[in-house]
Amino acid sequence: MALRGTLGRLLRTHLTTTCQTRTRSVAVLGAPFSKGQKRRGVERGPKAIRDAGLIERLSNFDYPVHDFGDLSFQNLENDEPYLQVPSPRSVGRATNMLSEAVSNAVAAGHTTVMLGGDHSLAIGSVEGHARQCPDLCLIWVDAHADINTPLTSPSGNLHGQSVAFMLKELQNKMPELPGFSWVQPFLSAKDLVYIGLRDVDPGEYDILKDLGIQYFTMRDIDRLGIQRVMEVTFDHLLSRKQRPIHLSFDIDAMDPSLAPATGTPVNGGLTYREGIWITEEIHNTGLLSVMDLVEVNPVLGASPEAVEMTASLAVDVIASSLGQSREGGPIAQTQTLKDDTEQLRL
Ligand SMILES: NC(=[NH2+])NCCC[C@H](N)C(=O)O
Ligand SMILES: [Mn+2]
Ligand SMILES: [Mn+2]
Repeated sequence: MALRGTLGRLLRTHLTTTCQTRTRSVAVLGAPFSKGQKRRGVERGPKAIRDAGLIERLSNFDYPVHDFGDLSFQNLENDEPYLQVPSPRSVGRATNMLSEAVSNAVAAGHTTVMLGGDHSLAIGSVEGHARQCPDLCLIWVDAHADINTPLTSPSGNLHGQSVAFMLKELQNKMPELPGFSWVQPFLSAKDLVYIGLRDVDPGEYDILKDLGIQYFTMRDIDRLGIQRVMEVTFDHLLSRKQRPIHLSFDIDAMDPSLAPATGTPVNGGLTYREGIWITEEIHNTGLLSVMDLVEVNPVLGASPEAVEMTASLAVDVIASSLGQSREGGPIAQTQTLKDDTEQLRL
């Protein structure tokens, strides 16, 4: 039902102002956290991405960049596994903190960039975003679907389960995990699109099919081409109405030859140009509101060059999401030069 009266008007004004998505300023938020999986080192991702020149790169853009530094996550003693899931209380606490921080950054009007850390953090960043912008849609770029429940997960790792915490349709398949009482499912399966999948567990495959989730595997990208994949993605998510986009970008979506320093690499990933095409097209919608860049693990690079390559790819992906263009011209003005109809490119 349409909202009427003063409350409805107030709410609509609130949503269109805080969730207006054209970039006016950028907030960068580091989340040095690794307990959603078992390999240490991914908590150093934010530093590696900053060391690769993120803030300098963004300072070329013509809007202000606020670096809010890194959140600090305390160590929890006695965080026993629950249903084979390691560190549930630590992940629950960290994602809750991150949710607050992202929610505040979005409310302050910033286009927000979250630097991980492992992908369990997306539970917090997407939830915090959705608190301000309940009609957001989610584009998940990843080799993995991260939609296991604690009962289907082969590893127990929460970074492979993030999406299951978000989806309303999975509510009755989710056992109550210690540390997660703060989060209620908030996203519908139709508001999510995956790009880049190539390592999907059997239980995940069943969920994707049962819920009719729109997804593009690497095989689909080979068949359709990345340009068509993005057209169908926006058609699926935005054809009814314009709404804020949350981009959750796992660096392992990229081919391991380009992004070797990550915990769960899978061969046959996105090329550099496919990765950049995805982010340019998302920028061109004018609707990007929050993005995550996760799973850069500087400890896992075979050499300093491998780490540097992975981190500077992360910088390129972020810069391109925020308007860095291959076409020349003033950076970050592309979207103001386009009229609304052209922006959606449907
Ligand atoms: N965010 C990631 N890198 N996730 C990898 C998940 C791997 C596997 N599907 C699991 O559940 O454990
Ligand atoms: Mn992944
Ligand atoms: Mn992931």
